[in-house]
Amino acid sequence: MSVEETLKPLFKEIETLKPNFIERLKTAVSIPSVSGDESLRPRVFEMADFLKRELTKLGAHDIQLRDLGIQPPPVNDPSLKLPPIVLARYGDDSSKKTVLVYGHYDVQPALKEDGWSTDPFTLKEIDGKLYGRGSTDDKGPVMGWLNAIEAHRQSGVEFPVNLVMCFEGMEESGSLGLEELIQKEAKKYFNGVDAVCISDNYWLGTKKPVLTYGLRGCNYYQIKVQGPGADLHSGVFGGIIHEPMTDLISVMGKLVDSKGKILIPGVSEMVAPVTDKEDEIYEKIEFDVDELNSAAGSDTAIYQDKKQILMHRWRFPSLSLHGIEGAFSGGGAKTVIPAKVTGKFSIRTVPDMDSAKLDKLVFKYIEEQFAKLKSPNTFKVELIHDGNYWISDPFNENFTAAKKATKLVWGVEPDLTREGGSIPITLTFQDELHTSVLLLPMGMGDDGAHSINEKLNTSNYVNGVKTLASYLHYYGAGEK
Ligand SMILES: C[C@H](N)C(=O)N[C@@H](Cc1c[nH]cn1)C(=O)O
Ligand SMILES: [Zn+2]
Ligand SMILES: [Zn+2]
Repeated sequence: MSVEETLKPLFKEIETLKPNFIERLKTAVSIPSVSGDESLRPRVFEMADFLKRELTKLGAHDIQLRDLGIQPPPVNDPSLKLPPIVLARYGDDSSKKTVLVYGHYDVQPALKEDGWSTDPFTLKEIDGKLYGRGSTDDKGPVMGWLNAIEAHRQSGVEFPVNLVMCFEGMEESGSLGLEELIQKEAKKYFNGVDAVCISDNYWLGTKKPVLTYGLRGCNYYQIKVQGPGADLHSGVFGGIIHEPMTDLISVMGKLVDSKGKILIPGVSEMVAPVTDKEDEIYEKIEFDVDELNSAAGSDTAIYQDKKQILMHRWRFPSLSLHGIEGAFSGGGAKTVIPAKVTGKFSIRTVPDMDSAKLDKLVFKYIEEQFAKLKSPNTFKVELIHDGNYWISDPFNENFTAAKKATKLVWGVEPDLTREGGSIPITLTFQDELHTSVLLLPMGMGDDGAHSINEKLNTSNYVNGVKTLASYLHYYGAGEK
């Protein structure tokens, strides 16, 4: 029987199971597994337990919650435990290929008062869109793999490969501990893996599905400035002491200009030169500035043409200022001088930037800028976490299977894209398991990952399950 014939009853079952799939995602979203908020760490553990329960019900075997010990500094609570890596298998047939799927069960922070229209941790379906933190990043896709298993069990369609699942709870916070686990398990739990598939990014726009063969890396830093022993009255102390916030803002203001140019000397010099051949890549892609503006919810793009936008998202670094811990940020007009402030920023890295060299350049530059202020306040700059960029060859069996799956479900050939975001562990899977890694996204470019009102279209969720399942069938049907 052809793969397409085999998939017919499976697709029918996926449609039937749609309410179950939404219910599964609803429960997942209801657990605020925010890895970056230390006070919510127990909820990240709760999410791992939920996955274990679901996997057990679905007949997965060798389910393990791997303890990663204590989170290394910088951290506020020195005894903070890292959430476990959830490992599981489905199927154990030596005549079949083995596919490892990776996803993350932690999410970005979300507060209703950030501007959400609905409660971020209550999945709400409105006009064919499933709103909730993690719906697209990355609980929807992680549930997608579980849903694919359920659909096979209910329809009686034979599962086409041995599935190895690896779900982590620290992706949004640098994937701490996962690299070591992969190195340790490459020849053990992950032995025999033929290909890796990650569903944790998004289509470029809203019309055309994509397969992704590159990611930027991310080095995340903090600058701490401390002065007075406590927050002070600005009427009593303003103008007569060195204010930590003034120092911090002065230094942060020298990192990047308003056109996105990184001002740290030596950074641009590490970037791989643009080649003539690259032009073809950008020309073929379907995307324009309107899609960028509508995804951003504003008309504030720096570049107006497709090539410049894509190059600056995919192959040039960027520096973003994220926030200041300890600063006054409420409503009203509090007249305070904050005593201790911590500025956060990150640099998205690209080929051929060297992460350790970048750290040195960043530290040196910031130290120089702070020294120029001649401030008696104490200051410290440190790396919170980093993750490598990744680029691969999209012309192999793994990508071919995903191309066929996408064509079958969506009726169109996917574009081949790179991603501006980061999935820190991707390169480690490729290098340690000596396999092809494929990024097969479920959500759209306007899903609002990391933003308010994050959503996943219901049709992307359901068709996403079909795409993931079809990919496994096409890949499994190839020669072993
Ligand atoms: C693309 C992926 N879904 C994602 O959102 N990754 C995060 C990873 C990260 C890196 N540092 C902090 N989080 C991202 O790109 O921001
Ligand atoms: Zn994310
Ligand atoms: Zn993600």
